[in-house]
Amino acid sequence: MTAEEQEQGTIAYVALGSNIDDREHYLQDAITALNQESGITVTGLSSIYETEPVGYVDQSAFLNMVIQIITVLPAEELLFTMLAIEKRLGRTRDLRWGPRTIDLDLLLYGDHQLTTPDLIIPHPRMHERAFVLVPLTEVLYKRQDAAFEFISAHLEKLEGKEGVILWKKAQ
Ligand SMILES: Nc1ncnc2c1ncn2[C@@H]1O[C@H](COP(=O)(O)OP(=O)(O)OP(=O)(O)O)[C@@H](O)[C@H]1O
Ligand SMILES: Nc1nc2c(c(=O)[nH]1)N=C(CO)CN2
Repeated sequence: MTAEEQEQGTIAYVALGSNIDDREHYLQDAITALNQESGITVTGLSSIYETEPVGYVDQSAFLNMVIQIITVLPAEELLFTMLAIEKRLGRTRDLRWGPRTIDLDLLLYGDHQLTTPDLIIPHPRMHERAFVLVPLTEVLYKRQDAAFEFISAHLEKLEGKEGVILWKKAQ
C-alpha cells in the first residue's frame, strides 16, 4: 500500500448479487452494512440490473449491481468483512454458483494485483460476466475513474455472448 493510500484510503469496487426472496432489500442491506463498517465509505452506485442466471442456470433471475467504496482496510480485511456481512444476511454455501441471498465479490482494489489462497484481485472471472462488467462500467464512468477505458474494452469483447440483462432500474 502506498503512503497516499494509507492516508486517504483505496478506491475499490464490489459486485453485489441476489436471487432469493426480497432481492432489492438484500442489496440495500448489504450496502448499508458496508457503509456502517469503520474504514469503509460507499462512494458510488450503479443501477440495479435484473439478469439471467449464468453458470448454473436452473435458478431464479438475479439482481446485480456494483458499488464503489473508499477503504482504509487492507484487501484481505475487506474480504473478511464482506464475508461476515454475507453471513449476517443469511448467505449459505450449498451449491457452487447456486442461489444466494447476497453475494459480495471484490472486483478491483486500487490497481493492486494479488493472489493468495483466499483472495484473487482483480476478481478472476469478472471479465467473463456481463452482469458484472455492465454495472462496473456504469459506475466507473459515473465516478470518472481512469479504469473506465480498460474495463469497457473487456465489455466490448463480451458483446452478444452471455449474461443477458433483462431490465435495469436507475439509482
Ligand atoms: N476477489 C474475490 N472476491 C470474493 N471472493 C474471492 C475473491 N477471490 C477469491 N475469493 C474466494 O472465493 C471464495 C468463494 O466465494 P463465493 O462463494 O462468493 O463464490 P461464488 O460467488 O459462488 O463464485 P465466484 O467466485 O465464481 O463468483 C471466497 O470465500 C473467497 O475466499
Ligand atoms: N446473473 C447472474 N448469474 C450468476 C451470478 C450473478 O450474480 N448473476 N452469480 C453467480 C456466482 O457468483 C453465478 N451466476
